[in-house]
Order: sequence, then structure tokens, then C-alpha cells
Amino acid sequence: MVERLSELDRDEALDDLPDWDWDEGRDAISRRFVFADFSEAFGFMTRVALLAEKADHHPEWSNVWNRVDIVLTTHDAGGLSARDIAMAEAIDALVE
Ligand SMILES: C[C@H](O)[C@H](O)[C@H]1CNC2=NC(N)=NC(=O)C2=N1
Repeated sequence: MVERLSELDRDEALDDLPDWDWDEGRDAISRRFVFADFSEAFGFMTRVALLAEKADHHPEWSNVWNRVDIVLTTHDAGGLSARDIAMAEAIDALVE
């Protein structure tokens, strides 16, 4: 069972994820991705979906044409966990 990150661990992890915002109310992190067009956005979503299935850790997300909004939190833990940090790092690596 994965646990929620402590405040200290969270602050440390978020220092290395400057493009992600922490939502205190939800204990979640979010990031908006903007692409050239829908095709680029959906290609990205496909790659994220494959990562998510492999990790058995799934984003909450929405897509409007070239925009993809992703929220990561761990439902099983009731907040942000190391699984979200790992997923955010893997997602960032796709767009680097
Ligand atoms: C049974 C299965 O392992 C769980 O429901 C997994 C699947 N994907 C998940 N995704 C996310 N974001 N949080 C979870 O707690 C979670 N749990």
C-alpha cells in the first residue's frame, strides 16, 4: 500500500517538478500541456496512456483540441504519493 507523501517529501519532490502545480485542497499536482494541434495532443495522450497502464497508475485528465490538462493524485492513498511523482517525471520525459 502506497502512502501519502509527508510535507517535507512533497516539497522536495516538487522542487524537481517546476512545471507542476500543487493543489492543496486535493493534495494533487497538475500541469497543462499545449501542442500544435489535436493530432499532437492525442499522440501525447496515447503515450501517457501506455505509461499509465504499465505503471497501473492513471491520470485524471481532459483534452480540448490542442490542450491536455493532467491531474495526478493517488486515490488509494487519499493524496499525493511517490507514484504521482514517478508518473509526473515520466510524463515530463515525453515532452523534453
Ligand atoms: C486496483 C488498482 O491497482 C488501483 O485502483 C490503482 C489503479 N490506478 C490508480 N491511479 C491513481 N491515480 N490512483 C490510484 O490509487 C490507482 N490505483
